[in-house]
Formats: sequence, structure tokens, C-alpha cells
Amino acid sequence: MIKVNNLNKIFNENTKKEFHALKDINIQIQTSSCVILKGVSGSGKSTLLSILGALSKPSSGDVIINNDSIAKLPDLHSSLFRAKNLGFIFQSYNLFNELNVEENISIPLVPLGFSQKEINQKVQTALNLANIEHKKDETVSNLSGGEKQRTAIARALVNNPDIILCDEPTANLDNANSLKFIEVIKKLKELNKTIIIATHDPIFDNLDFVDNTINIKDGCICE
Ligand SMILES: Nc1ncnc2c1ncn2[C@@H]1O[C@H](COP(=O)(O)OP(=O)(O)OP(=O)(O)O)[C@@H](O)[C@H]1O
Repeated sequence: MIKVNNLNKIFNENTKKEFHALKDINIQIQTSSCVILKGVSGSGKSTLLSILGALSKPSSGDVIINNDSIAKLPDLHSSLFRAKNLGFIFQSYNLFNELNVEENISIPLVPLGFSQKEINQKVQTALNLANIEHKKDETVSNLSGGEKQRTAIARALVNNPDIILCDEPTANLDNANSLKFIEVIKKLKELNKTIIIATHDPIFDNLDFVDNTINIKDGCICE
């Protein structure tokens, strides 16, 4: 279970540029559920996702994941928490273009101290789950947009995380690749992952495996 309690994010606090991006957010996300975080551009989706993913800190309030308070973790603990529990899929993929697919996918395993044999096994499983096995030796700069995204999916899955956070995952995909992405998400849901997708893409409306849609507007959760 993920609990968000009285969460606020204020950028540039106590300056002329002060901006209250998240306002008293309270949400609960059940383990193994798929949740859509929906809102227009600038509503606060990415800000909330980055706090849920322990990538940034709130101004006040907390995020509790499986009874651990993560919002206030020191940086070193945050990165270990991420490496063990979380997978991220960003719209811009955040891949290393000069490395090949297999090398990109193995990166999250580096801080976890696995042997080369274990790394190879985990990378192979992730390649298969994301349907990108056939391109494993290709340099990322030579991939199509859809293939880059499947590489990013495989990298997000390689540490077998319980929670997968996606920020506008279909923003750079055509309709066919967006539908393929949805099939992968469906497969992850069947594997009992907790999946949170921040998006304004209507393709996520009315999907049968989505448990909840949370609407966010001007930093507030709309009932
Ligand atoms: N580092 C920052 N400093 C100041 N303001 C910020 C910062 N990051 C985000 N904001 C502001 O907070 C608001 C929410 O931004 P956020 O990126 O969370 O929106 P979003 O809903 O994810 O939008 P999009 O769909 O366009 O990515 C925006 O008005 C943005 O300008």
C-alpha cells in the first residue's frame, strides 16, 4: 500500500517566484493496483510522481510505502530504496544513446551487487517481458521510438520492482506503439505489480485493468 499524507510541494519557497505545485494531497494506492494520474499539462502530475518515486522531497507531508516513510529518507537511502523497489518509465526514455540495449538495461543492477551470471539472467527476463530481445545488441541511437520505449520498459523491470512509475509513457508513441505499451502494462498487472501512470492521453480511459483514476487539477486532487 502507498499512502500519501497531507503532501505539499512549494517551489522557490519564500521568494517572489514561490509556486504551490501540490496542495494537501491525500491518496491511498493499493498494492498490485493500476492507477492513472490524470490532469492537464502543468497540473502537478510529474511533481507528484517524482515525490512518490523518492526522486524529490515534499515541502511538507509524507509518502508511506509498505510502512516505510520515504519522503524524508536521506539521499543515499532514497537511491537504494529506488534501486530495490521502483521502476521508472519516462516519456523521454532517459537512455544512454551510445550504449546498446543490453547495456542500458543492466544499468539499474550495478549498485545491487549481483554476479555477472545473475545480471545476464535478469536482463534476459526483462528483454523478453518488454519484447525487445531481438534488438539486444543494437546501439540505442539506431532504434525506433517504440523500440527505445520497450528498452526503457525492460530497464524499468530488470530489478523486478514491485512498483512501476510511468510519466507520460505514450507521449512520443504512435497509436500502434501506444497499444503495445498498454499490452505490456496489462502483463505487469497480471504479475501483481503496482503501476502508477501519469498521463493526459485518452487512450488510458476505460481500460478494464485500471483500478482507479485520480484526477489532479492545479495541484489538487479533484473528487
Ligand atoms: N523545479 C521547479 N521550479 C518551479 N516550478 C516548477 C518546478 N517544477 C515544476 N514546476 C511547476 O509546477 C507545476 C506542475 O508541474 P508538473 O511538471 O508537475 O506538471 P505536469 O502535470 O506533469 O505537466 P506535463 O503534463 O506538462 O508534464 C507547473 O506549473 C510547473 O511550472
